[in-house]
Amino acid sequence: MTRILVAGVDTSTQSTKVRVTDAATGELVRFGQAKHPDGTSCDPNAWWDAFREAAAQAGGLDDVAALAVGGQQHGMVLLDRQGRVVRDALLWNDTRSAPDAERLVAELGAAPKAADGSEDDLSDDATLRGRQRWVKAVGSSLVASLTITKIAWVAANEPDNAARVAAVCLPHDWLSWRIAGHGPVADGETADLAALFTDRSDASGTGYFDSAANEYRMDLFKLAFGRDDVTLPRVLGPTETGAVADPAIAGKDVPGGCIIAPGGGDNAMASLGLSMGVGDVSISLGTSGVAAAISPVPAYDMTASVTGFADCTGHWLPLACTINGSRISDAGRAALGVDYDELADLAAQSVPGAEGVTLIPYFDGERTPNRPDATAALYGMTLRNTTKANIARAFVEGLLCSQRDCLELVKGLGVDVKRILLIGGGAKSAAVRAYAPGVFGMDVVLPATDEYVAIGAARQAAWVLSGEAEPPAWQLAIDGTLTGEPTPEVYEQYARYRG
Ligand SMILES: Nc1ncnc2c1ncn2[C@@H]1O[C@H](COP(=O)(O)OP(=O)(O)O)[C@@H](O)[C@H]1O
Ligand SMILES: O=C(CO)[C@@H](O)[C@H](O)COP(=O)(O)O
Repeated sequence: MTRILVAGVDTSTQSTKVRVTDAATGELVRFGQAKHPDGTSCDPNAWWDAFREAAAQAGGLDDVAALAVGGQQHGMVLLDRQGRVVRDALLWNDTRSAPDAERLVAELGAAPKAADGSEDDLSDDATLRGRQRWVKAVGSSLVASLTITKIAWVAANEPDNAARVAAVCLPHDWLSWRIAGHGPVADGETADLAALFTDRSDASGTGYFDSAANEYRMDLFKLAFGRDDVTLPRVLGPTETGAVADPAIAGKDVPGGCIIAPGGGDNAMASLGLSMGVGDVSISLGTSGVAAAISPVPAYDMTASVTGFADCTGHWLPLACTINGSRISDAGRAALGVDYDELADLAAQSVPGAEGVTLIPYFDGERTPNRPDATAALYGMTLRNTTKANIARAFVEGLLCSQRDCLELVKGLGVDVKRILLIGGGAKSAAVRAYAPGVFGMDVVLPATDEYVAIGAARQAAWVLSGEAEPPAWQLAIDGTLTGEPTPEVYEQYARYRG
């Protein structure tokens, strides 16, 4: 029997990955990866070039029957009527719109609580009340990461660009649209913006989509952008087909061509790739650090710290996310002039708590906690304890403790954590593996090193292709379970300095 191939595409912050996969088993068949430019804003055309390069490295997509794109969430892609990008996309880790987030929070908080009792669960404090009203409206309070704050920033700071905007979409929507053969057209012509599509998981990270009602909140979009006469992508259900790929890009050798599935936000795609269920929490150490759990019901965190995103199966994916993820280790390596293994060797020469040296790792500002203007700091250094070993250990512990913060926030929603699954590029680090169970205070399951966003995208593609009610049952390969004595003193020391 000829095997059917599907492809999972992950257009993440640092690179695009293409995983050609056996639709029946999920087995890796071919793989390609190409880097993106560094920075917190990016010309989307760089993602297109990276996709083409990664697909070529993966041996091309001519024999692929379905594909889906998972992507970094929240990135604001603005298109004009000709389908040209209006300005560089502002990415999820760009914090320039922090004041716009606060302004939008204040706008919803200004009105007192409703007199009819329907808002008795809201705070008397206007700022917290504003955050809570956003949570009730779209599942999440606003921080600079969310798309709605970025369109507000453009409206306030770049009126000429804002006036040209005919459509707003996200990285995965835009790449899917390009793969379907759409793109910029000549002056005088109009691009097919109505062909843009997205899914619930990525739409739920915009700040203008209500994933419980499955509808855009155009009133909130207008509040931020000043107008609502723009095209937003159609929001597809988990198994709807978005388009058929341009045969020049994928599916040339497949009867009927290559189907493009809805795709989704990278965290939702990873949860599908890991076949997560209720009780599982993924901790992903990519550019971002993310603790995410599956919820069968919408999650509304009235403390406004956990974002209540949707997943890509029809459920929800409450998650807490840091702007500073695995790059904390990269910064440590650069400062100490060592590679990954040497960083781990140095850290192993230290002890839990690094003899008092603590890194609060908010290098690029932070969103969990919401400190967009923060920078990183090393605390507790004395002439005695300032050694390379302690600094290496403090970098690894700072990364893990920031993720423990996320884990605690997710637990605070009532999630009963039965299993932690550690993924992302940072999960390859021997030091992270060594100290994660101690800092998290429980065993950590280590799925086999692989690209789980791309696997989730491939699984969704196989699901749509199959026409079945459930996604294909692919076996999750596990490398092992990390164990270690809990080291609560490490997190306590971190929490003291974090404040
Ligand atoms: N061999 C390795 N050991 C430890 N960390 C690694 C290794 N390779 C990559 N990383 C980490 O993985 C990160 C990228 O992770 P990835 O999940 O690919 O990010 P993203 O999805 O955001 O593009 C890098 O910033 C780096 O810290
Ligand atoms: O902003 C979020 C989630 O809310 C991030 O998780 C982005 O989706 C980027 O993901 P990576 O590139 O780090 O995987």
